[in-house]
Amino acid sequence: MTKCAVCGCPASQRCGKCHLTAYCSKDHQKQHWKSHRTQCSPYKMCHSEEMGRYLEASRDILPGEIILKDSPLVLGPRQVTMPVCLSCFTPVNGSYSCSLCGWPLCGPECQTVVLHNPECQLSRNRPIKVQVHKFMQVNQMYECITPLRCLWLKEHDPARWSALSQMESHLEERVNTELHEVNQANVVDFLYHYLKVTSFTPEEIHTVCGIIDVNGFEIPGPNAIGIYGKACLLEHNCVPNTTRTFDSQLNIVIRAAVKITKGSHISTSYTDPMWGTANRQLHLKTSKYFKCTCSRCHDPTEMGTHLSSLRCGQCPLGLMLPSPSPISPQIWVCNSCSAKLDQQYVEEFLKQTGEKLVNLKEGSLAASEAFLKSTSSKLSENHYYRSDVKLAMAQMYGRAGVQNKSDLHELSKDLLDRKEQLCREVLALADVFSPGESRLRGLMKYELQAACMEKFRRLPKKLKASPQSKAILQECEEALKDASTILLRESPIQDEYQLGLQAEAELADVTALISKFR
Ligand SMILES: C[S@@+](CC[C@H](N)C(=O)[O-])C[C@H]1O[C@@H](n2cnc3c(N)ncnc32)[C@H](O)[C@@H]1O
Repeated sequence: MTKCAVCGCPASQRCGKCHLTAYCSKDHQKQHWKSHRTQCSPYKMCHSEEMGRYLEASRDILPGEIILKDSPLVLGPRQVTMPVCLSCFTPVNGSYSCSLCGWPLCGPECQTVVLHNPECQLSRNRPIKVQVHKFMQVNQMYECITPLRCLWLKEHDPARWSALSQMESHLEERVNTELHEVNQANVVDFLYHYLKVTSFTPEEIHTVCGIIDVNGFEIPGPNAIGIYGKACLLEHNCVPNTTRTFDSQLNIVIRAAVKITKGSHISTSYTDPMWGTANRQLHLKTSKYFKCTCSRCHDPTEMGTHLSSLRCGQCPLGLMLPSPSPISPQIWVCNSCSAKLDQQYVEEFLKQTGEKLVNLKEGSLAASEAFLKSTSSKLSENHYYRSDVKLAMAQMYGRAGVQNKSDLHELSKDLLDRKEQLCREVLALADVFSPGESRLRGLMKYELQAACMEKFRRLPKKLKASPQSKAILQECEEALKDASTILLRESPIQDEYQLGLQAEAELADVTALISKFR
């Protein structure tokens, strides 16, 4: 039971800033503010020449602690999307359209949602209503919606417009790029000529397009994009120290993934931490317009994991590493025999291997095992292509109800061992790149304990009471604690949340089994 920080009575309200300290009444919250304010917000905003604004811990922050919870300044469909309802973001087929503007929605109740107001009102300059024809494919008409919702704030919500206008757009770097041309055609020209919206200058429109790309967070589940006034201040790090989730109102929740000591920068990852250095650098350069110089990016071994290394073809144990630096490699050199490979050759080889990966039959464990076998003499054990496949396989082995896959109980001993090994390998990487209470670790912990629990069930009765059995159960209990804590932070509409509920239920069973040893 949550207790009031002042009187200890049951508390139903929390401080709106830190969302941690609870109160039984507004009066007690007010009374407590004087002492609470120094503890409340765990971060402060700072500024640097190189990065602009960023957040720094103003006190030590514990793993799992909420650093900030932020409601969206703007919510909209992703730039590249199939037609979706402009209120709830579910895919639409054209069976219902807004009676005022013509944009497809999923039903009359979505027509009354205020989120839809900006494009609804701004589309009414047209002599006829908006007509959408292509439904089962990406539709470029939707690229204008989120920019329109940003521009709408200029007249209708000056405070939000001001917050948005302070955000980084990198407009100068975007001019003369292909992206700028696409935005000119699909957003600027579309607004002017199709929607007849002429109240914003091309520069204003391009600026909000930049702001969306640089600051927007993709929200899984509803497939939307959100722009958040505080969360956008988080800097990038290739080993982030926070995790992010979205609640059912699509507020963003940023938590500490690990302990963050006072004075440390608070970071998130703008890329997938399981990508190799070249891919992370490319993404950051082309969509966020900066070169990451974190210690991981400078380390040719990627913190000892060799996530991007290739195997040397000239000697049995050597690994080829980028030189002179992973950020701008020119040549790859073996760390054992000094053999060399051209950067161009490496790029072409990785491109071809990447194509093989894309063409892997989705969900085919046999094809995935064959991919791992065929790349074992060319790529390092942990190479990001291989780790990507291992991650998928760790979740596929023993997943019931999916075509051609057996239930955990039906897996042979070898395949059960294989699942466990894959989970441990991926977890070891996640420990380095997504440390602490990250979603990836939560998912892998769940899969690992599932394999270990199945091994426990298969033990002969006489061994079930042995110290080894207890150790297996204790590892499963720890893994289920981690998995349920991490995954239950996801939004209830996410599959991860359902897995979290399952982990929580299974945790009770494992704890009961362990108690029999005492
Ligand atoms: C989402 S914004 C972060 C807030 C931004 N610094 C501001 O002042 O509004 C992303 C931009 O911040 C800068 N940035 C973020 N992380 C960085 C990093 N690790 N190194 C250099 N620049 C970074 C880049 O300019 C990037 O495009």
